[in-house]
Amino acid sequence: MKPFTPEIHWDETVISIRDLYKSFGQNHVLRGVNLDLHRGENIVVLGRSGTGKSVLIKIISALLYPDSGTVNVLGLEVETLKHDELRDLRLKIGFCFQNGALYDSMTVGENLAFPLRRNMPHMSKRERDERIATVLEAVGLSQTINQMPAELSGGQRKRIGIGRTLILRPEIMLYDEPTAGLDPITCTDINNLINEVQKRFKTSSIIITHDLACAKATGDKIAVMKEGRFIKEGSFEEVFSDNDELIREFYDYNFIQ
Ligand SMILES: Nc1ncnc2c1ncn2[C@@H]1O[C@H](COP(=O)(O)OP(=O)(O)OP(=O)(O)O)[C@@H](O)[C@H]1O
Repeated sequence: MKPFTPEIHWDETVISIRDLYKSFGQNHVLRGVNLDLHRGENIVVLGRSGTGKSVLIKIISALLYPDSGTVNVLGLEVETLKHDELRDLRLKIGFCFQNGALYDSMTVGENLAFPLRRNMPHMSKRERDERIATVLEAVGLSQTINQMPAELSGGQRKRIGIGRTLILRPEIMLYDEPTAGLDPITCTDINNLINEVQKRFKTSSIIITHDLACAKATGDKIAVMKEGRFIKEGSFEEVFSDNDELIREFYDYNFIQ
């Protein structure tokens, strides 16, 4: 259960998806997806491997285009945006990759400075250093600033990866399997961090996972994806309280208290 009640603005939608379809040849991946993410909300997209979760978040960030349907992000129809408009929108969307996507040849501090240098070239060194310090403190790893990624544990790399995404102060966070490959205690730390980020940076997030413990700890709403569409949505308790066989099957696939 989440340790705090987030401030969700139910009257404000930051992502709105309608009737989304996407196929690759004969592989019909998304088959009528509808979703609303409200400001301040964490939605967990839960589904087994290959159900189309990653394709969905790639479409949201315009890394892929849908065959039909609409995606509105922060009031903009993504498909209609010109190159510059898309670049500006992408700065407001933080994409947390599964592997943290750190540059191995740079220190932690340099990894965090990189997106600032590239996207905010006029920012002063002092301001950059302050941002890096704030983010490192937020992810609980201030002491690692001069370390190389190879010297960090898997959990620390995930934290720095989240920090690197946060450094541009995105309004929306997209987490792709944030707990994949971590032991249960480190998973709990990452879940807590996702909630901390939501609270402190007032982000709205989509968290894609097949980890039920992660879903339970971080999701204000859970949306279960199966065969390219959402088959069930609601709070964790609402989604998992009935005896729907598909859901039970999924529930039994994880171990959770
Ligand atoms: N660029 C692409 N070209 C062709 N097929 C693709 C492409 N991207 C994804 N797919 C296919 O779309 C389907 C869904 O993939 P996706 O990565 O979204 O699954 P997922 O639910 O995120 O799974 P996992 O939990 O394993 O990451 C798969 O069958 C995959 O092979």
